[in-house]
Amino acid sequence: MSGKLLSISNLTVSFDGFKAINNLNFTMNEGELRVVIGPNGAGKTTFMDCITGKTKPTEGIVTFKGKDLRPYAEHDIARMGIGRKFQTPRVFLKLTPRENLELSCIRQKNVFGSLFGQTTQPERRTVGGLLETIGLDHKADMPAELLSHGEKQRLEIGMLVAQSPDLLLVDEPVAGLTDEETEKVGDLLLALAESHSIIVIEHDMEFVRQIAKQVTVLHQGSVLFEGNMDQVQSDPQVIEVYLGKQED
Ligand SMILES: Nc1ncnc2c1ncn2[C@@H]1O[C@H](COP(=O)(O)OP(=O)(O)OP(=O)(O)O)[C@@H](O)[C@H]1O
Repeated sequence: MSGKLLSISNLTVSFDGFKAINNLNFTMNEGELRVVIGPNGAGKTTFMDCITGKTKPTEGIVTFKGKDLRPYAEHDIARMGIGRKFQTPRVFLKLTPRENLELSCIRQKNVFGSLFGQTTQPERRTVGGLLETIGLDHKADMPAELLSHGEKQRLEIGMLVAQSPDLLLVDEPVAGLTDEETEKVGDLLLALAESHSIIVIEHDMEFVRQIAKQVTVLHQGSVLFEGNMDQVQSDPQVIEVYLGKQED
């Protein structure tokens, strides 16, 4: 056992001969918040798809908590404790934030509860705590369709946390958000990182600077560079393939 939460060795994904992921190696410790950046087409989404089992590697191994994920389907991997938040929020708009969170808690704990629509007292407390954590306690009982885009993003992050995954995968959480909303999502992820392992894919460098400790830079399907924010920002290769273009 490596002792790593996630370990990826020699991962290659070919689409009709084109290598979207090319001999990629990556490891992550439990409790880490890792930000993955890279230019368009670098392979970031495919990288996440391989972790969740949506895409199967052409070559290489993804190991989660010491277990080789190759034989498992996407839903098995979700059950093992890998939760994913996609770029666009997928909350139930007619339900309130409280109801959305209750549903996520129930789904996690017990199928019958959701059939009969009942929440138990401890679950209510969890939902109350989550509403505070995501900063929506004052909007807990209004229809989610009335929330701003940023509030919906925070609600969906809360719904993901309600399912108690061991690893949270968060794909571009601040795309299309205002600066103020972006900062709030950043604060939320930093708060969650105190008790969760999280991988965030993001393009917004202001946001990456706010949350990042360890950054992995992907380029052409491989890891180009790994380091802290200062190291990433001063690496000539990263500037050449990614940061330089961003400044333009
Ligand atoms: N199903 C597929 N079939 C063929 N090519 C694919 C497929 N999925 C991804 N690709 C290609 O693989 C490369 C990596 O794509 P991917 O979406 O993983 O990159 P990305 O870093 O997430 O990009 P972006 O920042 O634009 O979202 C791209 O060139 C893309 O066109």
